[in-house]
Amino acid sequence: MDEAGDSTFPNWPELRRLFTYDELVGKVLQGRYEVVRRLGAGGMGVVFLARHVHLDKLFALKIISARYLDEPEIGRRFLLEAQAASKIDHPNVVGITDFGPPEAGPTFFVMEYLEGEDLARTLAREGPLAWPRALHIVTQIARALAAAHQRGVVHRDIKPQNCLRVGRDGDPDFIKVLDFGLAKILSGTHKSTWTVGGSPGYIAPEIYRGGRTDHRVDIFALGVVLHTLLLGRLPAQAPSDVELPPHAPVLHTADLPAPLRAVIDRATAEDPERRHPSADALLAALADARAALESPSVHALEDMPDRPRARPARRGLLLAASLGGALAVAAAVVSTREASGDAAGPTLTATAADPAPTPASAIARSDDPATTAAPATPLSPAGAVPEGPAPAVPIAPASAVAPDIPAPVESLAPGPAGDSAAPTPSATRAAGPAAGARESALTAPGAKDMFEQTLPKAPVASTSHRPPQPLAPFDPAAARAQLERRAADVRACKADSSFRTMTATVRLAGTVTVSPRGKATVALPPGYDVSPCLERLVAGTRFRPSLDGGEFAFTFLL
Ligand SMILES: Nc1ncnc2c1ncn2[C@@H]1O[C@H](COP(=O)(O)OP(=O)(O)OP(=O)(O)O)[C@@H](O)[C@H]1O
Repeated sequence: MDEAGDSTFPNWPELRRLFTYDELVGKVLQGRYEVVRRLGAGGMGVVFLARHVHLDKLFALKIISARYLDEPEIGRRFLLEAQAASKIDHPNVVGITDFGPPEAGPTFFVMEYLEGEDLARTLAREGPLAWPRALHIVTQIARALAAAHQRGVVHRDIKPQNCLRVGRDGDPDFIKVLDFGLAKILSGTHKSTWTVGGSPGYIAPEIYRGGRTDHRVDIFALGVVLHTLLLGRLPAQAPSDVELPPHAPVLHTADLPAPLRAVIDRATAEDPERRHPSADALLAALADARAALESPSVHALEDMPDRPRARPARRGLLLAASLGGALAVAAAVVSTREASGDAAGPTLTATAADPAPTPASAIARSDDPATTAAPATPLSPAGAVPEGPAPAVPIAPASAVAPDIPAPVESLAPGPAGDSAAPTPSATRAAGPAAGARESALTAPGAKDMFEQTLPKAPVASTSHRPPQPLAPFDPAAARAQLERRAADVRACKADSSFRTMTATVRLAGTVTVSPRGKATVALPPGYDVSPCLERLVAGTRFRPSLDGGEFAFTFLL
């Protein structure tokens, strides 16, 4: 049987009209690949799910885009792509198993079929990832690149869309790098002048300049991917430029721990000579960053040369969420202490923009001072806040503050932290119609001082017997105050989490739901290993029974 005959394949003129190749569904290509359905389309081709009729196994089949049918050179490159990728035998690289030569119809190649979600979709769904997860993912991509570069293959289009998360051996974040669509087999000189392709934001500057390029374009792109995974946006994008999921934290470059910033800054250096020289070197840097972040002596690394200096105030890692339309972001952050060493209380700092300078890099960072109109206005003396761990301020025992008794109605008066700060642009984005619903903040240092001013005065305990009180409606202010009193437990959760190495105050916003019987649960942004501890903390807090139960937004300050 002629595998390319009309019985199994539409004729060429017909194909030219079929830009999308939808007619292929149900057809059998080359006598063995039954096209099941279309999976999607990219710049170079259309991807179909196909069943190998002899093996009864599913594959992904990528057919060159119909717009290139008249361009044999592109077809040749397309095959080159398949051949190059098939040489990379690595668990983190999608396997290429077969291809269809152009003389037998439109060029296509066959890949292992992967069920999963690409990183762009994960980011759109979940928002920025916690650093252990981001490092785990980027490390796998770097391994894939190391294997490819060893075989002279440069990907040239590393971006979240080309990295698929597939579950493997219990790891939901096992990565397969797809689409070596712009890869080119390097010549013996390992230099290329092929300058087409790439995705905006991930393209190394030397590609734009049309100069010679090599494997370091992939190092650059992977540095951008790391930034994107950690902050939810490209380095050149401002927080307000991107639509993050409602619960997503809003972070700035300067919020990243120094070891991570160092990796990103080096990988994305404008001059390829200043980048990590190889994927293996990048892997080593990623391992070092992980070790530094996991080490209790991480703070010693804060003097690394590429750490921003001369910050007007220590910025907290701002993790915020908009939940149920309630105000999600209080733009105040708690500075750790003042230069004088006076650790008496927290300092509020307006955070309209990130004030921290970032080391020279190829990328104009949107939250850098160089590209940001107005620096933050410190409410504390500029430059007065040194870097360093937050001083421990003992929190008074609960009995010394207020017992777990619902507050009087007037305690709904605004609290000090959430209300005194000006919202950031991202806060404005995140704030919903119910923005007036107060988001409360649980401070670490100085929490007692801060909250005692507005905590409801507890009714004086009486030993005399009183008739049972009828159930009152749910009082969110009282419930919030109860959680605010558990600051020490919240800090203990931080100490057990990957946030323990961060000296900045981490704000994690969630929604607490309390049942009429006083049992509570909390919904937190996904992906943070501190969440189970906070969930236990909330579940273990006894709230006063009420008529109806209710919910309130709550920000844990870690
Ligand atoms: N091996 C595969 N298994 C399952 N789905 C795949 C596979 N390869 C590609 N896909 C899916 O097919 C769609 C098109 O992929 P393709 O790589 O052609 O496009 P792209 O990466 O979005 O764009 P471009 O090629 O322009 O970078 C995507 O949704 C992708 O996830």
